[in-house]
Amino acid sequence: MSHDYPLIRIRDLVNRFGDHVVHEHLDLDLYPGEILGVVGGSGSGKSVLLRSIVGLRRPNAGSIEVFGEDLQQLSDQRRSRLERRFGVLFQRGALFSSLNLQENVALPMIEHIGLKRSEAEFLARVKLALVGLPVNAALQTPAELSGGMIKRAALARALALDPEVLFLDEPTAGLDPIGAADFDQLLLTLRNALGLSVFLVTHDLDTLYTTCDRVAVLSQRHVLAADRLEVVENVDDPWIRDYFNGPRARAARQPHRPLEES
Ligand SMILES: Nc1ncnc2c1ncn2[C@@H]1O[C@H](COP(=O)(O)OP(=O)(O)OP(=O)(O)O)[C@@H](O)[C@H]1O
Repeated sequence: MSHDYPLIRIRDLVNRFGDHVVHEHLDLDLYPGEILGVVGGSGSGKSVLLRSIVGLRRPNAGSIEVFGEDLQQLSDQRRSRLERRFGVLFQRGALFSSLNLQENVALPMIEHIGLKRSEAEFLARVKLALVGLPVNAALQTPAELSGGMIKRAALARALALDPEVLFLDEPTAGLDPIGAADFDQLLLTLRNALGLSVFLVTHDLDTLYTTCDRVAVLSQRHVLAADRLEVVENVDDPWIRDYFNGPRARAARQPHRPLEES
């Protein structure tokens, strides 16, 4: 995997808010077909990093190369074409509460590729089935659904434009352990079936051990380590030691190996 050219290549990234430097000398790659877990303490800049890559925040310095092109050098039009190859699932506020699920998922297809409403809603129902929602969920609104179903619907919307790279910001936050485990399995299935590459911000150790090919640790304003879990676990750093060798990590490590084939 690491022999391929990265789909996303970040070099010397700087993000700051006033005097508060969030990222400095940050380098990171996302390779085709991998699920990259991004972890770090609260406030270490995981969401700011995600937002910088998907074009919601302009970094203060450094380069973000996406599909071989430097985002900072592109015209707005060219950049938004590239960004259409991304699917993003945000932690909060992913769906419009006044629209039913098929309308929610159809919306990006109508807005971005100009599909007719009937075509878009047909494809939306296909996406909703893809993420494992029952047929009758298409006509329900988010308020009528469980947390796990809402996450799946939000994932269907992130998949609306057939993205090549999926960005997930804490997708299992707020789910019970069974719902979270189901979501992890869905993510693996979709990655394998659709050939997606996934940038996954998570605090969930079970998700990390079940789904991720590599893990990047954000600490001290940069990526401290980015490698396979068994390598990162053994990096000599206080945060990494606490995170990967605490009781929760030990519990998460046990039941999941071996991983599903990729
Ligand atoms: N729009 C903003 N204005 C000012 N400061 C911001 C802004 N967005 C983020 N920050 C700051 O940047 C830092 C990194 O925030 P970020 O949300 O990326 O952290 P995180 O690693 O995702 O944290 P968590 O795990 O708690 O979600 C925090 O100190 C935050 O307060």
